[in-house]
Amino acid sequence: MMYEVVIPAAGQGKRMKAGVNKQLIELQNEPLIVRTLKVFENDEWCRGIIVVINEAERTQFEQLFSRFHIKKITAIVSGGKERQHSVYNGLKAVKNGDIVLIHDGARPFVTIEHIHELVKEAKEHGAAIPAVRVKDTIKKARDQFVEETVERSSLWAVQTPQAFHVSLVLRAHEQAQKDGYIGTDDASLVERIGGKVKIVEGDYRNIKLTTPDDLLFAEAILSSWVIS
Ligand SMILES: Nc1ccn([C@@H]2O[C@H](COP(=O)(O)OP(=O)(O)OP(=O)(O)O)[C@@H](O)[C@H]2O)c(=O)n1
Ligand SMILES: C[C@](O)(CO)[C@H](O)COP(=O)(O)O
Repeated sequence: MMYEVVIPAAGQGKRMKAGVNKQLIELQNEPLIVRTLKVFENDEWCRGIIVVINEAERTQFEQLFSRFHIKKITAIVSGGKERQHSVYNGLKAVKNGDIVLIHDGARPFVTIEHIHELVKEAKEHGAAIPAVRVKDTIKKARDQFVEETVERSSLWAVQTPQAFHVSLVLRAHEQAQKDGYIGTDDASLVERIGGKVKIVEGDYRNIKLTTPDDLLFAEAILSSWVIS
């Protein structure tokens, strides 16, 4: 079951406060983006990788891809203002009209096992996303005073890769673009055009490196992988 993957890596990484694109930060001597790309490079189901970058960083990224022998890249396209715009630019470069995955450049710990489960579910249902059950008690608040404690049993924290039939996710992005709607993930765009989205139970270690604390978690995950 083959698929293509779009990897948005054109963000500013403001919350990471690293002074450089967070995807260039090294984790045990390997840049974050390289770790993410290698998962797909090593997956035999992946027929092509489309990377979305900031134009100003093109040379830097191209050098990394060649230094770390990433061979499955079929296109390197320019990002947009929001993640959603970057993903849309990437989707327009998809060549094969079956299944596409969309995966954050800043999530290096996804496993091939999870990817395959998502591809199978997307093939059957049109859209599939990985998510983990929310463990904390969630409160809705205004001006830092609690309004409501939200029922937790139906809450999931959503990750990537998100897997879709190409035509469905393209239609969802086109409609969002037309309506001026911005969502925080791609599945939400499919939901708003009436598409069904299947949840696949994910892994708490599939973190997105967002703030400096996440670098500590990333080092811990990497160390535990070496030991186990
Ligand atoms: N205009 C954008 C914004 C984000 N991304 C990418 O989307 C992924 C998830 O975004 P996030 O972690 O929120 O990254 P940033 O937007 O870079 O972070 P911040 O909001 O802290 O600036 C990242 O791999 C990021 O590079 C992108 O390609 N284009
Ligand atoms: C799709 C996503 O990974 C959902 O968790 C997304 O990248 C989230 O980005 P955010 O800017 O941290 O909401």
